[in-house]
Amino acid sequence: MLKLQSINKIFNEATADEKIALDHINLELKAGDFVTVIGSNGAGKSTMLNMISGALTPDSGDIVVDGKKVTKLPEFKRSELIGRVFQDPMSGTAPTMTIEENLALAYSRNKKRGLKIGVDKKRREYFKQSLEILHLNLENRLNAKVGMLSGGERQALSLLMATFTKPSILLLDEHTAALDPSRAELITNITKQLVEKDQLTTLMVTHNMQQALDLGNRLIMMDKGQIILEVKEADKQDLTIAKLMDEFQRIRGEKLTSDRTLLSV
Ligand SMILES: Nc1ncnc2c1ncn2[C@@H]1O[C@H](COP(=O)(O)OP(=O)(O)OP(=O)(O)O)[C@@H](O)[C@H]1O
Repeated sequence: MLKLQSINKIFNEATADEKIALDHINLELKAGDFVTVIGSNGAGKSTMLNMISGALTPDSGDIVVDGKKVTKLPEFKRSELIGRVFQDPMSGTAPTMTIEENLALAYSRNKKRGLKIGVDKKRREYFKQSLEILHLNLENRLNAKVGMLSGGERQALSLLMATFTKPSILLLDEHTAALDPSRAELITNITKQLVEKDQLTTLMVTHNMQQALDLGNRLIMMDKGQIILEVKEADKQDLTIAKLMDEFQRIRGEKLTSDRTLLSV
């Protein structure tokens, strides 16, 4: 479903600011895998997601989605295959458009050109049913401008829009980090539900270790551009935060120093 083959990325190569962001990253997700990604600040997590979405191109290595090499495919062409939700609840939706218009846009994302984007009765019913899953009463506010919604509501809508067309890969980039704890929990639950409903192949970056343990069937830990730990499905259930911290110390010979990671425990 997704393969990263020896992905390298160096920023500002051969300058004083040179930074190895990704150092020979290999990762494979099978259909339906939900992998949570943790790691200290600057470990390369966002860079890895940017490679998969096509926002960045690797210096070397290949990215394969559904058996197709997409390494050189521009971001807009990959959007048919990839859904993404960012940390900022304002970034996934268009504030001056209504809920229905936003959903119509998301719905038409992987449709061939020439098909009409307008909303007929059947499609409106589909939008309403999809919104009901969120339990936020948005199904009765189809004509509300998205700019009027709360951060949590907008993030729920972003999530729904990103999963609407059942993407081959769903990328979640700290998508609950900017929300207060109760809203973050709501979005976490909606994430679980939407991913399970369509068995979406998902990669989720989080600084919250508990969330990384609670969600998904596999976990990876990154540090300094490398994947330093991979926890398989069979071992994930027995994993604890203490074990993860010990593993980091064992592998790196030092304590995990990321304040944000520790604060999120
Ligand atoms: N466009 C860029 N130009 C130069 N350096 C960059 C750029 N993007 C990222 N980096 C550097 O690459 C490294 C990896 O960054 P990345 O954002 O992927 O880390 P991260 O694991 O997502 O960190 P965080 O958890 O703090 O968001 C960092 O040292 C960062 O400063």
